[in-house]
Amino acid sequence: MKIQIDEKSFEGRGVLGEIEFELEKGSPSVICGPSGCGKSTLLRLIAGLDEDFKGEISPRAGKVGFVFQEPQLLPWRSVRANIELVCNVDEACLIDGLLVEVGLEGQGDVMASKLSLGMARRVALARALVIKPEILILDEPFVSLDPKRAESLRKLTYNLISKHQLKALFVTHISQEAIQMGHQIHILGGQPSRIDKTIEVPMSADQRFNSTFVQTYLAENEALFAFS
Ligand SMILES: Nc1ncnc2c1ncn2[C@@H]1O[C@H](COP(=O)(O)OP(=O)(O)OP(=O)(O)O)[C@@H](O)[C@H]1O
Repeated sequence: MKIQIDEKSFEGRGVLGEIEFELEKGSPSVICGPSGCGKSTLLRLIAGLDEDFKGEISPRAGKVGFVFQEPQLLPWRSVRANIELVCNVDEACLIDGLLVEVGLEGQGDVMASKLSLGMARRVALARALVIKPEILILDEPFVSLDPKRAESLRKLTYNLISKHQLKALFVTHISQEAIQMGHQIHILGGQPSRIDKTIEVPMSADQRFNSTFVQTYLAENEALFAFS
């Protein structure tokens, strides 16, 4: 998928300038940048939720799996019923297998109100995957989790993106998270925002989730990650 934004404005105020990059299967991209620089706006354009911009995104995203900052589950419904809300009968057959994949085997009948935040995030991930999305978009999906749970969910998500060869776009403002999740990291800056720089992260999956390796890489490349 080729993303080429020339301009996105709100009420005459330019939020995004020229932004160009490609999304490829199994090679997740990360968008980083300061608060208010237009990250969520960019995601909405790519997801096809906002078509009021100059530029071109091709091919347009068909099915989009979205994982938001909050899991956004209906507390009075079970895990399974929350996932069924977004899928058709054929896709519903995938739910049990997906629950296994996200580490919630046999938890389909648990009420969403009884889930820990970490479990709720896993359900949100399964809900995004059940439709077999052409693109998976994750907007700071692990905020407010403790470091251990966030790490475990990053690893799970990274492995699922690889396994299902998904096109994935991940937003974060945490440099360690960007390094772990992204094969390419696009750092936004300026007004209106443009891609200041793109960092390629040539690490294996094992290296990404080896904290010593990541900390050493971060220390050696501190200047590149000056956005955080
Ligand atoms: N619907 C809208 N109408 C007018 N202005 C908007 C609208 N949506 C976003 N903006 C403005 O566009 C700019 C970018 O917002 P956006 O939410 O995309 O930034 P962000 O980088 O995702 O921020 P954060 O990191 O804080 O979530 C902000 O100045 C915001 O006020």
